[in-house]
Order: sequence, then structure tokens, then C-alpha cells
Amino acid sequence: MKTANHKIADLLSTRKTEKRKSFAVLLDPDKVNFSTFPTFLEYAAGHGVDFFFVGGSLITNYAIDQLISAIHQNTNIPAILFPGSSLHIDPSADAILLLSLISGRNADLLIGQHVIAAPLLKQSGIEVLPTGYLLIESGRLTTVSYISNTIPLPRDKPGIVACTALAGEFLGLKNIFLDAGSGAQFPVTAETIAAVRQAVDTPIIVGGGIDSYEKADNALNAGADVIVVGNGIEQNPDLLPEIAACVKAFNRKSDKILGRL
Ligand SMILES: CC(C)=CCC/C(C)=C/CC/C(C)=C/CC/C(C)=C/COP(=O)(O)OP(=O)(O)O
Ligand SMILES: O=P(O)(O)OC[C@@H](O)CO
Ligand SMILES: [Mg+2]
Repeated sequence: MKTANHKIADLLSTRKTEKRKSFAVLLDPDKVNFSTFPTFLEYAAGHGVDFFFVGGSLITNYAIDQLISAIHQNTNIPAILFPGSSLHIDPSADAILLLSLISGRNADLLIGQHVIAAPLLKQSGIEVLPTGYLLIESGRLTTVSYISNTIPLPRDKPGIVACTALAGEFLGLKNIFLDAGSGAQFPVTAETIAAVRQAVDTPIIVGGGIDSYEKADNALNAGADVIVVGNGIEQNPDLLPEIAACVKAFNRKSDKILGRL
């Protein structure tokens, strides 16, 4: 049995303390074109992507191991599992977002899948990132809402979202992930992110429908520590350098304010 490591958790918490933001690219194993993937990986690494999140609500091709191995061969960027179920665990990943879907009331996604996954996670020695996962209403029915059979939190009720995140933190969850769902029509609002930022001390991950510099900047200014982009980059690879530039600009600003330059 491998010994537990906390590399990614330590990185997230240091970056939060230093007010440095991170950029995660979501890779859907069903949508990756393996012949052009190495070129994409070099492109992502060249623009300073911090993390790859690997997963989907529903995966049909089971190429997760191939995808992670390509990431490791071509970059030093950590591959973090973002699983829709315990079937999506691959021990070769650098870490796993162990999501508990605390915005919903589906017991299987609050604790059921975790019981099934626990022995495999223990045996693999993979770094576990306990994460409160909150789905927020986003203007259209998303895959994750349908597959999880849960109703997202209302997008115009930051107070409920903040209380849910706070409950997650009190329960010991170490990260809060606010997700409007992949391909969301509207991203999580700045008001909601700011309310959660006030309520909890954990790193906050925000994703769903971030498809422009401005939307990324809004999320960062409101208090997101990590922003996740999937669909936007799948549809337009030029978005990757745009979001990377936004995160870098934010970090340069904090460096200046905090006298690190
Ligand atoms: C405990 C373990 C190992 C697994 C369960 C993890 C939980 C609770 C998951 C919550 C519900 C869920 C189905 C999450 C999946 C989130 C995800 C990876 C979304 C990525 O986007 P897609 O929903 O696949 O969107 P597309 O339709 O764009 O592919
Ligand atoms: O694909 P997008 O809309 O960028 O969403 C990313 C991620 O947060 C979905 O769970
Ligand atoms: Mg998917």
C-alpha cells in the first residue's frame, strides 16, 4: 500500500494563502482525439495550465488510463480525476476530487459511491481531495443534473449556496466546487461566488459555462481560486491562451499588491 500524499492539497492551500489563482482544463475522455492530443498537451503546458481535470458525468470509451498516460508523457501538469462515478477511478491519476454532491439529496452521490470507492482509493495511494460539490442552476438542463438525478441550487439565491458550502466545510470537506454544469448557458454568478467566499475558508473551484476572458475574470474577482474550462476550449482552442492570460494577469496584480515583484 502506498503512503498518502498531500501534494495537490498543499499546493491549493498555499496558492490560496498567496492569493494566486489556478487554471484547470477539463478533459472529457470521450472527446479526446488521441492523434492530436500530444500537440494539444504541449500547447496547454506552454500557456501555463495548472491542472487537468479528467472525467465526465457519463463515460463511454474508458480511455481514462490512456489519457492520463499521455498527460504524464507530454507534460508535468497534474492529472486530477473528476469522476461521475466510482467506475471512473484510475490509480495512475495524481489525485482525485472525491466529490460529495451536497447540493442534492441523492444518497448514492452523497456517500454511496464513496463507500464503493474507498478500498480502491486506499489501495492505490492516490491523493484524495475531499470536495463538496454544488450544482447551481444554469439556464438549461445539464448532463450532470440529469445523470445525478438532482435539482441544482437556485442561481439567484446566494444565501442557500453559502449555507450549503458552509455545512460542507463543517462536515470536514476541504474544497468547495461550484459548478453550473458543463456547457452551462450561464456561469455561476459573482454574487454566489462572493457569498461562498465569505462563508468558507477552503479553496473554491468554479466551473461551467466559462467561455470568455470576462467570465473568467468575474469568477476570479469574486473569489474563485481555481477556474475550470471544458466545452469552451473544445469548441475554440484559442480560448485556452485567453483564459491563461486572465489568470496570469490576476496573479501579476496580486504579486504587485503583495510586494512580490
Ligand atoms: C465517489 C466517487 C468516486 C464518485 C462519485 C462522484 C460524485 C458524487 C459525482 C457527482 C455527480 C456527477 C455525475 C459528476 C460529474 C461531473 C463531471 C465530471 C462533469 C463534466 O461534464 P459532463 O457532465 O460530462 O458534461 P458534458 O455533457 O459536456 O460531457
Ligand atoms: O465545460 P464547461 O462548461 O467549461 O464546464 C466545466 C466543468 O465545470 C463542468 O463540470
Ligand atoms: Mg462529459
